[in-house]
Amino acid sequence: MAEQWQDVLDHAVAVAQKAGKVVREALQSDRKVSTKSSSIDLVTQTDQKVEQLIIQSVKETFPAHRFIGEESVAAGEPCDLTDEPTWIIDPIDGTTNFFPLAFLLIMGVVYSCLEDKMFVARRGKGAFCNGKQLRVSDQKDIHCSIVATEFGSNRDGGAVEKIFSSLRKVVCLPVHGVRGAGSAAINLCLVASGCVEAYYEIGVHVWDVAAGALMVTEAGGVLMDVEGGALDMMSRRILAANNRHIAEQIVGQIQAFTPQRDDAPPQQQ
Ligand SMILES: O=P(O)(O)O[C@H]1[C@H](O)[C@@H](O)[C@H](O)[C@@H](O)[C@@H]1O
Ligand SMILES: [Mg+2]
Ligand SMILES: [Mg+2]
Repeated sequence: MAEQWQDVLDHAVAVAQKAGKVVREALQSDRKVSTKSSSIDLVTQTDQKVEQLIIQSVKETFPAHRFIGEESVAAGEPCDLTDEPTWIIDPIDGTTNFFPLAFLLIMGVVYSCLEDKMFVARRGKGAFCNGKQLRVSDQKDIHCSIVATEFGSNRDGGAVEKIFSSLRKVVCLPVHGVRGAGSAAINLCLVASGCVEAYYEIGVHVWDVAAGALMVTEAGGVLMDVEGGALDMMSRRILAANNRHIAEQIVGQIQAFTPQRDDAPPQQQ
């Protein structure tokens, strides 16, 4: 008998490849950019087209499955994570070339379509890039560590102050360097691959991080809230690191704030 969920993972990888082709083609033509929550929260027709392509394809094969998709939520669909089999989809994450999918947080797929790198993780079975097993860095010294982060799309003055202040404190620990791939999913894959020791961000959404978070734990890393408690996928805050020691030193530098949760009820007009 085929292993449980293997058909779902195979489908996720196949649809990621199909979507990657659409994204690569669109890079030559699609320049129609619209805004969502703010002037720097952008969406293109390709984001919407790719999300629909994935949802249609999954529905045909697994009609009972549910979805949390970035563009569907932006269009008013609920962001409810229940015990039903649920696909969490970010059709394009970051600079128009990354593509994360998570299924009920037991498997994750991130396809970096320009590099043709397919990252796949399954709970309890490891994380892989193009078939090669991933392992986090074994660095234990924060001063020799590289930390990834992003500014995100929040331009509220108080939040920006805290983001800069946290970054200044992290830089001055000192750490060896700071990076940002422009994609939460890829930053998490960089932690899982051992290319950076840690990644933190406040303001991300569940679809930005669900797939990459599994990549990190399956590669031997840790996840927590930016204030050190347990990670809450809907809280829009994440810290991932190669080990707890590195994570806790970063926690000590972060000035946290609390964005509106992904699962908050819709705001009254
Ligand atoms: O909106 P996309 O490009 O799917 O996701 C990105 C967020 O918008 C941005 O705020 C965040 O910094 C980035 O990490 C994330 O991938
Ligand atoms: Mg995203
Ligand atoms: Mg996106």
